[in-house]
Amino acid sequence: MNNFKVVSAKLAAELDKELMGPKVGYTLQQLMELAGLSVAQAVQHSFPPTATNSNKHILVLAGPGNNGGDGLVCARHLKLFGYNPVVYYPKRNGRVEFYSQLVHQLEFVHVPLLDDSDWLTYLQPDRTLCIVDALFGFSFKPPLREPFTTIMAEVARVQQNLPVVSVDVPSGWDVDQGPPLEETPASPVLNPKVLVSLTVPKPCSSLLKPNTIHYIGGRFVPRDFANKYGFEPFDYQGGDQVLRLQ
Ligand SMILES: NC(=O)C1=CN([C@@H]2O[C@H](COP(=O)(O)OP(=O)(O)OC[C@H]3O[C@@H](n4cnc5c(N)ncnc54)[C@H](O)[C@@H]3O)[C@@H](O)[C@H]2O)[C@H](O)CC1
Ligand SMILES: [K+]
Repeated sequence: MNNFKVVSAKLAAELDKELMGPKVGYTLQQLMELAGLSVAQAVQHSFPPTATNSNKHILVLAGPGNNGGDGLVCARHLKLFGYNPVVYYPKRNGRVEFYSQLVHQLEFVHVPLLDDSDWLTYLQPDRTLCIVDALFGFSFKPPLREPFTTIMAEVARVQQNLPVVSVDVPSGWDVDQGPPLEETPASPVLNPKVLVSLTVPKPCSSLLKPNTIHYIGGRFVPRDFANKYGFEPFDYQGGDQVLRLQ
């Protein structure tokens, strides 16, 4: 049993809304930048940048919403940390300008954006160090739709040999209830090696497999705000953007 508090999907969405409301005034870009930086740090802690690790690729899978945005930011930081990330971002958000800016920034730091067939060639442990699962976070609603059913099935197929690092919520899991009850071709089940919860763990994190590494990141709330949402601040050390919980 975990000894930290969790926050339901509904409360997590409310918390996010308040952080970006008129009283607090964070912008989504600010939160996403810190979230993506946290995930990059969690990857760095989990897969230290040895010569072998840094030569391999990190496959970042970015979904259509803000979880995907966290992935785009994470990829940029990983590159600046000396890793070799590649990004597959199949359903780009064309409505919000800063998503195009995040893509431009990836081009600026020379992170390749993969096409629909290219990305499959990275699903090999001798080529790729880990997969960053930034497909869906706390707004995922089943049933899964294409192209994500196929993408998740491919990831589920290789996950025993190629570790998955999930951002905020393992994609495809119900934020409150956990993984789909039954694994079918329409609902592949991801079992990440590493989960990076953002701001506060969601209830599904209590259903992680016992050997999963669990980090908290997204270090942006003070004690009184945390308490208002029913949790205690985490004991981050110094300037660290992540804290290992399990
Ligand atoms: N305060 C924080 O902790 C922060 C968290 N951030 C990250 O934002 C996500 C939540 O982002 P949101 O845009 O609300 O939703 P998602 O990315 O989870 O997904 C929405 C996206 O997905 C599509 N979709 C939903 N269900 C399906 C489905 N069954 N099949 C296919 N597509 C689906 C939907 O249409 C949308 O396009 C949170 O988890 C954090 O990772 C922020 O970075 C800010 C700070
Ligand atoms: K995810």
